[in-house]
Amino acid sequence: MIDGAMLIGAEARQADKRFTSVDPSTGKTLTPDFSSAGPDAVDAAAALAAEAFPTYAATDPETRAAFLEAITDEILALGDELILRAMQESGLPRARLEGERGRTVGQLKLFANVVRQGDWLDATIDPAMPDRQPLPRPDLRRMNVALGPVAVFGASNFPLAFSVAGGDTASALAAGCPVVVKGHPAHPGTGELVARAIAKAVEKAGLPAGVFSYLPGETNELGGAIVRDPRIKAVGFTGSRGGGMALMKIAAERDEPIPVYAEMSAINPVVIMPHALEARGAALAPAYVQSLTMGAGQFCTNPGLVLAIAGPALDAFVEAAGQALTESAPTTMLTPGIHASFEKGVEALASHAAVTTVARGKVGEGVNQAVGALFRTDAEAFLADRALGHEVFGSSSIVVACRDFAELKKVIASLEGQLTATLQIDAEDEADAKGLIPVLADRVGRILVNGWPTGVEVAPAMVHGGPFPATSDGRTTSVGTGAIYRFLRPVSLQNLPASLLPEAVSDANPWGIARRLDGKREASPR
Ligand SMILES: NC(=O)C1=CN([C@@H]2O[C@H](COP(=O)(O)OP(=O)(O)OC[C@H]3O[C@@H](n4cnc5c(N)ncnc54)[C@H](OP(=O)(O)O)[C@@H]3O)[C@@H](O)[C@H]2O)C=CC1
Ligand SMILES: O=C(O)CCC(=O)C(=O)O
Repeated sequence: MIDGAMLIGAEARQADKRFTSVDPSTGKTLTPDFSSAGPDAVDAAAALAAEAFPTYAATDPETRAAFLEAITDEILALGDELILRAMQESGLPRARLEGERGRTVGQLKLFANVVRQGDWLDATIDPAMPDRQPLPRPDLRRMNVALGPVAVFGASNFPLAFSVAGGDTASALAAGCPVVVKGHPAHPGTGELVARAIAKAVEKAGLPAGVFSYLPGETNELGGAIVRDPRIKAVGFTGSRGGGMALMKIAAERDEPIPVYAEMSAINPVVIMPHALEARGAALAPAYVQSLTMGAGQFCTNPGLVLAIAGPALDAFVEAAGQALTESAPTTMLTPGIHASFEKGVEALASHAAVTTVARGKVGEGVNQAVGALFRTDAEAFLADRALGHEVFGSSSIVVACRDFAELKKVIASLEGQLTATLQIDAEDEADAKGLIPVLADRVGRILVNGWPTGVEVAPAMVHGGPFPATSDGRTTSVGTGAIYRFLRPVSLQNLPASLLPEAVSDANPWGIARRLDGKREASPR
């Protein structure tokens, strides 16, 4: 049921102030209208989260894992109502949203297994050495503990997998942190359905209601108030650079500053190495255009920049890519605002004196349609104007022709931090590519070879992060099991008697987790 409520723990409340959502494919307002959460709601949700924190953080792995799995059951029980509402609110097609629901549920299940397995606790025991000379060593035991209530900002471009029950929520809950979600105003009905599913799972698991709250709204004030609240101890965010930076500033200016894990903008360079370009440049073009235009290009992993050495092979690639893009269909974008900023970004490139428009996609009839755009410039112009390297969120990409390999390296070194870098290589390119790996690793969170950057695998070895401004903190990831560490901190326990030791580091090891004993990894009891 969608009735426009916010959820303060288990309680569904209506706010007087309301907002509506729009079907981006028609521009028409959808029903019902939604609560726009105000300061009272923020206060109540944060108070409940703080109250729930000690109990929730102390849950044993099995209880917490079963809770994460219960959320998946409740999301799946929403059935087609969830998919239909998400289609209406986002303009995304059914297959994409069904896939996203699968990813959402898969992520929660993956974190349930992570919680059970226990490596995230990083339990480490350095037994006492009473006879050590010249000084005895104390008994030291270290483990990770949850940070406290976490604010999660749902992303517009993944209404399921990066939103109310998305990766940030799953990893924070797995870490033992209650979550207060700031719902994205682009998909409030979808958000409410998922929020109600999580609240049901909280109740069924017998957990304190404050483990999860959902605050929908369409004002910067709401997001700011959540981050300012002293009971919130960390923030997960996916969205614009402006939004992420604003929240980082608020978090840094609190009496108690807190970490903000913001995933913001990227243009994801693709380097086509000379032999690959020569041998199969034209053949690469359709796959590149597919990655560029998929989902109207509304991925932070979108390939927005192609680098290669100028010459006939690059010309052939650009021509083939232009041809493929010309045939690409217009696609509905997520919101009128995102569409407007896409058009503005494309217009700025199209009117730039040093940039050539190679091709545009097919023009559509409806509203908020993304028409793909492919541009070309040279390295000198790209290096001279940093604006050419700014993200245009949507299916827009620029090919930069470099004089030689040295200039190509210079362009890479000039780039801001990125989520990904892609290398297209043939065997003969490997020697040169090897020299590029450290240069790229300095700039990006993930390097991939002979693939395309869109489509992030949710796996233990995944890094969906990267140096600023790709993210606010390049030491971590927002996708994959590593995401849990954003919401943990280590605590060392010195000379505690057995009766005071938490299970994770007690001699009996009742949770059966793998630990490090006296500097050595213990065999996993599982
Ligand atoms: N890196 C990525 O993956 C993504 C990047 N984007 C980029 O963001 C642009 C806009 O998309 P959108 O999804 O609306 O992203 P925004 O960053 O504008 O908004 C995301 C969330 O952050 C909140 N927010 C934004 N600015 C502030 C602020 N100053 N203070 C407090 N809260 C804030 C919004 O709340 P409210 O609206 O209520 O103020 C919303 O809930 C796109 O055109 C694209 O450039 C978008 C999606 C993903
Ligand atoms: O490509 C993906 O699967 C994820 C991309 C992403 O994180 C984003 O667009 O926000």
